[in-house]
Amino acid sequence: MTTTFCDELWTATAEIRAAIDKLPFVIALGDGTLDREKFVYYLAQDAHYLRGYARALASAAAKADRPQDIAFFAKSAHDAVVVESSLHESNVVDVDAWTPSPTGTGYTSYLLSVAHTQGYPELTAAVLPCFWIYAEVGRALLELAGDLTTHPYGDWIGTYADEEFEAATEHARQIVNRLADQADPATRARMRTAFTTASTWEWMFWDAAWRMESWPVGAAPVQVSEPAK
Ligand SMILES: Cc1ncc(C[n+]2csc(CCO)c2C)c(N)n1
Repeated sequence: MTTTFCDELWTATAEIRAAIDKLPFVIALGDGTLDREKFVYYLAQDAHYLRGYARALASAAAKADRPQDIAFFAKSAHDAVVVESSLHESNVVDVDAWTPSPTGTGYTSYLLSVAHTQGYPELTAAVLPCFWIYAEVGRALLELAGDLTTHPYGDWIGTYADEEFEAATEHARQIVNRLADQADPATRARMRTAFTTASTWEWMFWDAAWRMESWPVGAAPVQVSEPAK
């Protein structure tokens, strides 16, 4: 079997992915011992993140070189916003009452900087860990969780261990593999950097939720997900 570019990316991020599996937030989410307060913080931060992520996906749709990729990224942008607003409507958390965290702001700012300053191949590599790492974490959590109907965070775990979600992840990988095959070595190197950097932000995002990270007193929060009026 030939090794694909995505196989190479997966191997290159083995260490950071193993570290994600060992994070206290991820373990406590899986075994159901996570404090509600930390979960609510995470949901609110994730809703803000999803707005920025949806903008990055919409930018990938704008840069795409094939109609089917335009549709894939535009649909993914749509789905990210639908998940965001379902969190809103479920009333579990008042998203707008929360300030986007330093780490959430950093992650979305990074994705939007790739969108703004790099090409379509690099941007697809930057948005891929969000799909792929969540599909993997979702699978691991499902094993840890047991019966989802009685698990305190069963609904959330069910969302990401979903088959449709797995199919979207496979689609995103195929796009990245095709673009890497067509790319020159310098572009492939930037794709690798984008993928490993975004994977590291995924680690940082869970870690920030465990710490309920906030801005230093007096610092002005930066709201990247809300453009200037
Ligand atoms: C920090 C963070 N990273 C990844 C996801 C997962 N995720 C969000 S949108 C989407 C697919 C497109 O709709 C996926 C897989 C998340 N929720 N939060």
